Amino acid sequence: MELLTATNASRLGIGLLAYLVLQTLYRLYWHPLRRYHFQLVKMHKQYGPIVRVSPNEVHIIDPTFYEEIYSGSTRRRNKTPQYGPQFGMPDSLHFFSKRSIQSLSPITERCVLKLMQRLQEFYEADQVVRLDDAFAAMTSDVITYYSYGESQGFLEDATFRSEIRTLVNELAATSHLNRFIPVMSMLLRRIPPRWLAALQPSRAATYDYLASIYALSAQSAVPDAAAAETHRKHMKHATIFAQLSDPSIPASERTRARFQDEAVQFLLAGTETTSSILTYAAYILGRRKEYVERLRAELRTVLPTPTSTASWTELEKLPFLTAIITESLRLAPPIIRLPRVAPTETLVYNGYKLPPGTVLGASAWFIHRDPTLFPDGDTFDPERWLQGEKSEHRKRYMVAFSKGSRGCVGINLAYNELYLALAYLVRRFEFELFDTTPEDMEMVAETVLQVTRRGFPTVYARITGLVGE
Ligand code: HEM
Repeated sequence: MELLTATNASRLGIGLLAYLVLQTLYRLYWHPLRRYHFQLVKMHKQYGPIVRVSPNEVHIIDPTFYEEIYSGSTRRRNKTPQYGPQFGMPDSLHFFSKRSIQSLSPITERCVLKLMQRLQEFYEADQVVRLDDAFAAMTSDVITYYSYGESQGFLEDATFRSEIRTLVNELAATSHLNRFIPVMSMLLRRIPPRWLAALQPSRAATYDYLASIYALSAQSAVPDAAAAETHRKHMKHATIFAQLSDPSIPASERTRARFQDEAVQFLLAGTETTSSILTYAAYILGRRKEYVERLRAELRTVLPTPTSTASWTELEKLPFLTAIITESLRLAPPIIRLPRVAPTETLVYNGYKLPPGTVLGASAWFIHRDPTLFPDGDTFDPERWLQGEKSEHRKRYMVAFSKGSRGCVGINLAYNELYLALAYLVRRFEFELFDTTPEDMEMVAETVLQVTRRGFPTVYARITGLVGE
């Protein structure tokens, strides 16, 4: 047999390289799974509740199987490396318990009141406001306060400056790449932001912001127990990072890399999610004046004047407000794809054996539209949540925050923000949508988050009046 010559070997090498580049480009830009969600819709229509989306991944839309995939701490479930750090929150982190968030609620309320003041300024100046930017500024100020002990002034900015939104967008946009090249996610997390800024000067401001967040988080990553204790005592209040640097957490989990990952995770998970639900709810209320009237009448029972304040506990008891929030979470769950792996367990669905290590998924978008639970599932209908036992049964299948050991740690904070912001907005202001149509709100693609034709769900509005008593 003829030996491989040096020339042939280099041709082969070049050919192989070209093949890999072309394959990567194809997968990134033309492969049908780029619009993964829409492909899933088609596949489930054709093949039923379980479909195989890649050699090692299945997607199951049967609501009764959801808790098998996203199960609690006794049955171990891992995230896949493409979707963020592998470790969960330390058990000792009580920061996000309901009681803790209730006691810290004045921080959220301060940011919500600042938002109201800004909306009043838009009203007085007769200016159109981009509500999604305003809500994202609020959630950004809340999460930076909870993380580091001070808000970073996003709400103060004339146009609600948006380093976090841009960063979230950048990171979410790499999610597609990460699916095909899992190591990419880890590499991107380790590249110093100043290198990224040098590579992409037009995005320097975003990477500078990332560097500043890394620096803030690193201040908390003090592996020495005594130093960590001193540091913790000097934090202004029990911030997330002060708790993560608690000496009771093993030093191996208090590394700089861990803190950087958490910093990004909290910014990603804690801002665009809550603000997109507020944006969606405001969009619905902008179109349905009858809902606004009914909600305002209910709000008057705990907010007697437009500038009254109420506690989260009081607001949570209001059925119609709760119905509007729950229905928004049902129809517009912000996070689309959340695979899990059962590392040691074989799961069985409808006779199909799913061996340990299989990547399993069940997107909230499908569960929330299951026709047996939510008839006419594409329609916004708050009445679904006002039907006693029937509604209680449906609530068990609400999975916008996912479930199990790796479900949302920030669920209480999210509800705290949703209740306060929506209640104060509706009690104080009349508003109308501006240049925002149903087509603008439709999902056209997905990264990890929903993407519309205008990028993030975008809602413009005019504050047309202050509500009388
Ligand atoms: C309406 C608002 C929110 C929704 C719908 C939501 C939804 C979710 C979902 C579905 C997950 C699981 C992601 C996965 O499986 O990969 C998750 C995880 C997470 N969320 Fe939220 N979230 C919201 C608000 C927040 C807030 C305000 C915070 C702030 C602290 C937060 C912090 C987190 C964190 C840190 C994780 C990762 C947990 C882990 O990996 O163990 N989320 N969220």
